[in-house]
Amino acid sequence: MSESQHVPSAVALSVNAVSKSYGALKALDTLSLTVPRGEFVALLGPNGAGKSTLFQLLTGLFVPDSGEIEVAGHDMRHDARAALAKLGVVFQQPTLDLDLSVVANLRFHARLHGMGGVAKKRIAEELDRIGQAERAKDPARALSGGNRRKIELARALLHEPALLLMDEPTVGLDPGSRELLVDYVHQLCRERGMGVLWATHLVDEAERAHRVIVLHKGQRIAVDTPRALCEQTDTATLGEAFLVLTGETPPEKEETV
Ligand SMILES: Nc1ncnc2c1ncn2[C@@H]1O[C@H](COP(=O)(O)OP(=O)(O)OP(=O)(O)O)[C@@H](O)[C@H]1O
Repeated sequence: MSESQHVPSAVALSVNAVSKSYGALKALDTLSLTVPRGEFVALLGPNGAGKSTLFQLLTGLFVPDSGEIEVAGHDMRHDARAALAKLGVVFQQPTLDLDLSVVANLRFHARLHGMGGVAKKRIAEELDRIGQAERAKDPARALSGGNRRKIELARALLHEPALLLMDEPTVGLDPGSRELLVDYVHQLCRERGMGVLWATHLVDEAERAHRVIVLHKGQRIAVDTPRALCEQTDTATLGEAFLVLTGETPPEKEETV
């Protein structure tokens, strides 16, 4: 049985007043955010906003200087094993072993998660779902960039996480593959009731998010639906809203003042 004995939490991720500094630089400053199950939340921030730092804390690579992180109700500091078991991650940098076959990459992950006998079935299901079943025995190296990303996503989903973290996952993909990946993750979110936190600096990837969190210089400067962010900033597009919120007023607005 793969079901957890923990009572499922309706909140996939809770970040409460988390701070992290590198020397004098405060990369994250008392950041709080929530990702409910079934919601696609975009974490939108320019380079240097603190997205990667947050993901390092969420994946347990580092611990925050202060504040708490819970994944599906499990505290990352005191119950990291249970928290990490509920987490699926696709990193910005490719992490497949290119010399191994697709299925061997997935088996390795299944073993890390102690999946046992259910692994074979879950691997087959996820590969089938993304139309890559016939590529199972191919070396990962033989796949296109877009298909490698799909395999990384299938791998992240094997252990049926409550929270899916996507860290700038479209880096290096062509526009078509980018759009397909965003669509697929929206579909997963709906169908599996997973919470998704999608970090990006690309506004178009955040346009269909249930909520957008704007991160700037380590602080959450806005959180709302894309439409509400436009209303608040009196702008027509999320791109313009983002520029206004981060203090870079679009040229056409400046001219009309
Ligand atoms: N190991 C480190 N040592 C010192 N400063 C760091 C370190 N890692 C990140 N920083 C700084 O912390 C701030 C936040 O960086 P971070 O990489 O988290 O932002 P980001 O939003 O992910 O940006 P990018 O998309 O460029 O990676 C930046 O000013 C960065 O220079």
